[in-house]
Formats: sequence, C-alpha cells, structure tokens
Amino acid sequence: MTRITSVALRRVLDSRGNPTVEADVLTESGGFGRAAAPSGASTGEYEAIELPPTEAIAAARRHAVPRLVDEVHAGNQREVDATLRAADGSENFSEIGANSAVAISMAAAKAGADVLGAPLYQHLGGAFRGDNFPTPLGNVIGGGEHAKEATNIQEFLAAPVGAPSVSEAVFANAKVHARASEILDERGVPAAKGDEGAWAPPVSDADAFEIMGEAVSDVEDELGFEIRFGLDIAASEMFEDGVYHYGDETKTTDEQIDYVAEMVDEYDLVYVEDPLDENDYEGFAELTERVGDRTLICGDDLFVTNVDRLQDGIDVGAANSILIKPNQIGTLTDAFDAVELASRNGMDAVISHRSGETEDATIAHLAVATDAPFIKTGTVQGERTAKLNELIRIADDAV
Ligand SMILES: O=C(O)[C@@H](CO)OP(=O)(O)O
Ligand SMILES: [Mg+2]
Repeated sequence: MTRITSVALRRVLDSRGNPTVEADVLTESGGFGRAAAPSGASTGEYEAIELPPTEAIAAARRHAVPRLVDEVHAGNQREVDATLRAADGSENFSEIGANSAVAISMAAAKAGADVLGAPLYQHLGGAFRGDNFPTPLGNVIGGGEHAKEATNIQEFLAAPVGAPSVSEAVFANAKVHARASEILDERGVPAAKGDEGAWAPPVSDADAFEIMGEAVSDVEDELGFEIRFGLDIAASEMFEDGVYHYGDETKTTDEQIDYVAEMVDEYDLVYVEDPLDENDYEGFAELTERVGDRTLICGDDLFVTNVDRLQDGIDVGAANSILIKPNQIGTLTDAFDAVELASRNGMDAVISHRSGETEDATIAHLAVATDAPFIKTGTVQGERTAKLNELIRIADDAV
C-alpha cells in the first residue's frame, strides 16, 4: 500500500529568498507527503553536501527517483533512506545533494504516515513517548553569521523550562522576544532582525547578556513559571589562527573555556551550543567536565548529526548533548540513529531548524517522536511559527 509511485522535485523559495528543494512523494494507495530542505549559514565543515538546487534535483531525478518508484515502500523509512544512500554512492551525499535526499526522506515519511492515517510524530515512533513535550529554545537576540553588525555570539535563546504546556512555552518565548525589543527601545538601540527573526542589535555580547537576563526575568515574573536562557555561540565561525575573535578582541582556548564557564554560572544558562571550535573535542570535554552537571553542552558543528563524530565525542566526554539537523546528514534514518546513539550514552538530543527555512514543519514531529528535551526553532516569523504552531497542534491532538 505504501509502494512509492511518484517522486516530484521542484525549486521553492526559502526564508532567505534562496531556492531550495521540495519533494512530493505519492504512494500506490494515494498516500501523499511533501517536504522541503532547510539550509544553514553557519554550516559545519563536516556536514553532508548541499548542492545548488537545480543540480541536486537533476541528479536525484537521474539516480534516486528511478530506484524509488515502484520499488520502495514509503512506510519503510530505512528502505527509503538506504535507497537514497545507494543511489548517491558517496559518504556525504555529494552526488544527489543532501538537500534532495532530506526532502525525499521527509516527504516519504509523511506519505507513509498519510497511508496509515496517523500523524507523522506517531508514524515516527511518538506513540511511545511520555507526557513530555519538547521545550522550545527561542532565538531572541543574535548576530554572528545570521546578521551583520550585531552580537558576536550567534544566538541568545529563551528557554521556558517551567512552562506547564507547549503552548504556554511558545507564547512565553514570544513575550521574551517582545520584551527584549522594549528594553532595546528604552536603551535607544535600533534593532533589525537576523535570519531567524531574532533581534540583531549593534550591542556588545555583555549588553546582550544583560538585556536577555532582564527580558527573561520580567516575563518570568509576569507568567509565574521558570524561564531561563541559553546560547548558540557558533564558535567555529569565530575561530581563526588558533584564537576566538570577538570583534577586535581575541580569546585563547583556555580563556574561551573560562569565559563560557563564568557565563554559565553568572546567568544560570541552561544550554550552551558550540562553545568551542568544531575540531576541538578536548576543549569540549574540558568544559563539559567543568559545567556539564548544571547545563547542556551541545555539539552542533562538532557532531553534524553524524554517528561517527558523535562516537568520537562520546569516547572523550565531549559534550552531554547533540543537536540534530536532518539536513546535516541527509536522511531521517541517519538522524534517528544519532538520537539513539546519544540516548544510549546518556546524552540529550535537541532537534533543530536551520537559519534558512520553509513552512515545512517536519522537525516539530521529529522532536515529539524522539522525546527531545528541547527543540530549537525560533520564536516568531512565519517559517519559525510553522513549527511552533505545529507543536501546539500536536499537543492538542495527543491529549
Ligand atoms: O547554528 C545553528 O544552530 C543554526 C540554526 O540556528 O544556524 P545555521 O542553520 O545557519 O547553521
Ligand atoms: Mg548551531
């Protein structure tokens, strides 16, 4: 019933105005799934390859589509994804592009769910999840590769850890975003927005910590549940010639570790992503040793959703958490394998969007299906609210 009868691929717009790959998968019994690939700006060196969409589409039509149509079942995700890997033949999807692969992989999952008449999160395993819902990490202030002339740290993320429901968590983050804007106004700081809809003010990181701390505590007082915050430092983007660049200032690796550890304690940070360069497993291990008992140290560019890199991290104790981005590795199977390896080793898997997104909401289902403690998917702005509103719908649907 879930045998794939057609795979259509097209270029559609992403939130930065760039083209990306969208896939439609149809099955024998009329199941339909549609998904689009996201795209990063602060991409890790070890990510699977994103090809220009026109090339990725042409290559997938030539190599992957003929192997899928009439041959493979959309309801069998491992079969779909193994076929994509075999059609590509490389380690990193350099032939058909991770953008074509991930769009097809996610669209097939949706088509498989459609045949069953089940929501995607259930088809992906969510029927066994507990009562937990992922807490949304909401990007409120940011800079780095996502906005010019703003903070050096890429993302300051609100984390409403005490919210009684997903819906209250989502609205809490929107309030923190609005409160941050008022504080910037009070300080006379003009702020544009970065790629993910976060405020991108021309302030120092020290000021951003202060503003974020104030916004979070004001909203916490107003709503009456605990809200903390975290960071994506995206330190690989700052690391050059052996030091971390903060505007004109630099920090050595030891200074960077001290700085992050101090910020964890001073601001009671709940989450720190990519505090060190993507090749520095030892630095990650040292920082995790120092503060890993009270915060999540999460590897994004470090692990790139790749089980081999994650295993290397596990071997040395680098990080206690992994960021999962399906397009970093190319298929849902690979993403699930990374989640499983992480959880077998006591690490948390956090599901994430990319800075370039579409209205595709697959990651909301992925986060629920994998029982992720957090989902990082922005705060406001259509392509972000697509996921947040889907989480609210899933929560509504599941109870
Ligand atoms: O670094 C990150 O975690 C992401 C998403 O916030 O950014 P990008 O998609 O640009 O890699
Ligand atoms: Mg990151």
